[in-house]
Amino acid sequence: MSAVAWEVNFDGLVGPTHNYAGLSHGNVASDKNGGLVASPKQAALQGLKKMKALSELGLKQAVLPPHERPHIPTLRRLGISGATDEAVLTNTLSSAPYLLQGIYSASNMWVANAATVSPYCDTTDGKTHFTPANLSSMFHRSIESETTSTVLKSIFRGDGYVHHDPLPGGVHFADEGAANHTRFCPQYGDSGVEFFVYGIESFNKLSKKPTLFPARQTFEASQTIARQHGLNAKKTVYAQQNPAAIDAGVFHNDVIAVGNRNLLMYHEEAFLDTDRVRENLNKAYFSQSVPDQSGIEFIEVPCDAVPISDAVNSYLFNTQLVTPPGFSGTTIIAPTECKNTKTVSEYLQWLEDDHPDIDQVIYFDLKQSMRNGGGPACLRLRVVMSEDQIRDVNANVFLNADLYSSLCAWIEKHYRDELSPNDLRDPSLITESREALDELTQLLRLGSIYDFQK
Ligand SMILES: NCCC[C@H](NC(=O)CCC(=O)O)C(=O)O
Repeated sequence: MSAVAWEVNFDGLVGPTHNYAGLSHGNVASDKNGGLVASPKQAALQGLKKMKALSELGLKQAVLPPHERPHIPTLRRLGISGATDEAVLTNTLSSAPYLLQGIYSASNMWVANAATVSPYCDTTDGKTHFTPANLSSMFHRSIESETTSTVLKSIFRGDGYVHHDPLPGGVHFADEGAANHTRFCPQYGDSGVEFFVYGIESFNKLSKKPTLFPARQTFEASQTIARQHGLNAKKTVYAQQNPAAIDAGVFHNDVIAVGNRNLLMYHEEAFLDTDRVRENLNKAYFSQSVPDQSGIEFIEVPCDAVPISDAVNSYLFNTQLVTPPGFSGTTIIAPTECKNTKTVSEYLQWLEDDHPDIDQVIYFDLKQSMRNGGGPACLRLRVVMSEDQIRDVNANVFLNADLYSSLCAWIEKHYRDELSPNDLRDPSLITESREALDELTQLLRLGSIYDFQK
């Protein structure tokens, strides 16, 4: 029997340098919106509002801090020197201006890419395992893993947790974290099936691959994580993304499929071999010795109802599926873009009205994040935790009314209303952003997690 456990949503707080730089080739929104003027303040407040609403639904909601940006240590590591950090930035502008946007990116807000987490109920040693994603496919994201590691270690302390290093091995082990990982279980504290979706097998020359855009997750990375987390092979399932979907803008599996407990909602074109995926998942699910006979519920969204382009533009599958206390079924947390896309809003209406598993759909304005290809699910990292584990967290990261108002005041005080690509040339952003983050580490009781604090 499982003890009571919660699925805690840790959401990334949007950092003070949120901007649109068009950095992610193959991410349709990022490609399209590069160069727009962003509002870091709106972005952070929009994210926080979603967190507040979820915590008011009775769910456990926590927050992860943004990373230090601009990241001057990366520039120094790349051989750019200067007597002061401002001078390093000026020297970058003259010698390697192409680095600027990457070291300013607030992309660490999308914590679904921060790490893969296997909770204690799935692992042979009974501990919760974390592997921070190496994010090696994109320069601006590859610089996240070190800070992610530090942050996770500062929050999840003690014997119950194992923190692995980000995977070595470069592109062959390219890993984008929980965005390509889902777990299925009757109750959160039960042993679950862990489902890994990859874009390519990098050691197999015959592996099918997309032709236009990069496949960001490799099978070899997923398999290594399963191995080092000590997962039961019978309850571990792998599936390859449909390469055509990647070419249609599905750069992570969480753009085309989403799961919660024993439910998987996915698009007809998500996987290379859908029948096998369903069969393997059910086989793994039934290999559990838990008294739940209902199996995995599949909601397959057909192309006829929602063309893949509408799914990609609206982020229908980047919704969060949650089960608030007091509800038996699933609540869908969707971005407003879903409401504004006819096929998708009709489909969601049908789910809400007629599907026995879906209780309600709640919409949120997350436009600032969505314009860079990050929906509700991209903004959260799910960690199943026992009540004892939750109680033992020392950091002040669980959202309640007090923390919400402190964070709102902190954002109002430190964040700019607007940030344009050209503003990144302004070295005063270094100090501005460090002052904000320094105050945040005190507010969240995280200790010194940033390079500038060491
Ligand atoms: N899970 C959602 C991730 C979105 C993220 N976008 C970005 O990095 C865009 C940044 C920019 O273009 O400014 C990505 O593609 O990895």
